[in-house]
Amino acid sequence: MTTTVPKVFAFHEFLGVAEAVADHVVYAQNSALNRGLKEKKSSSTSLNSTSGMRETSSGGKKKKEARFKIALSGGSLIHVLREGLLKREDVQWGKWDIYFADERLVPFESPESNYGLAKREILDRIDTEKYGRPNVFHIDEQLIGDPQECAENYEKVLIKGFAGRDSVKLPMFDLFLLGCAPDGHIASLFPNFQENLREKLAWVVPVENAPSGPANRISLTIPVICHSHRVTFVVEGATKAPVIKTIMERPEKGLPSSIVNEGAAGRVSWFVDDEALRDVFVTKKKYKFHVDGDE
Ligand SMILES: O=C(O)[C@H](O)[C@@H](O)[C@H](O)[C@H](O)COP(=O)(O)O
Repeated sequence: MTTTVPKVFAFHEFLGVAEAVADHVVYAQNSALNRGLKEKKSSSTSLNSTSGMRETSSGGKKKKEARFKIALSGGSLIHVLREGLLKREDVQWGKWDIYFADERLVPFESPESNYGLAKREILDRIDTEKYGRPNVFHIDEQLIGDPQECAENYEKVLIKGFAGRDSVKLPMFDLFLLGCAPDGHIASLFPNFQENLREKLAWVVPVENAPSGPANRISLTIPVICHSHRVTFVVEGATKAPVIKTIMERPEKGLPSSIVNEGAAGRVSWFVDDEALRDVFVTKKKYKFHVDGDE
């Protein structure tokens, strides 16, 4: 039996999953902003297109500003983030560029919309006077009737945000947050949707006939996810125990979550509660702020 144990299983004697995830996110935010500052010092002329830098102008001079680029999935993750992040004082919301790992092609006001959920649960509740307002990059709601066009359009949004595709093979998110469904799908990349799972060139793919939830979706692709500085899974509850066992013990089954767990090895963290880990034998480590070997 092969066992793939990721770098970190996050546990803490005192912190709940929401608090531990929030610590991790803030750690990722701070490292990204520090990295951005260092890059700013070392390169005053050329824009490093994969980094979290944005150009702003003041008094005719262009200034580069460090940004934290994060991708959010939908589902329970959003509630975990709401619980963990909104009460913190050290989230620099005004420096965040928020993208979506995937989107269900429904109106934003639908309870099924990932952006809609994030907006209602988190974005509308940020004290923007105090913390600033994040940049939020969602799909074009006008295009929900056409998955292909919607995917192409969202790819253009990413290209713009990551400073052009010519110079950048892949965007590099500072943090890519994923949930994992009982069937092993992540973002909107489903098991057996081989074409999407094998996609090498596109950053965003259309998804039609999804086996659960809204049928039409778009999703960022495996190469984009795996290129991120950090990839973090948040998985809770007994319904996830079988899939966690499969991911950890049967990577050869090739679930989308396993592909990412392997593909981003060394940069992957898992925040999993006891119920979801019920069937897996792991040496539980106490919660750490960052993956081993990280800065
Ligand atoms: O739009 C989606 O379907 C989500 O992005 C999806 O990938 C989600 O993360 C998982 O289905 C887990 O969802 P739960 O955490 O709610 O089980």
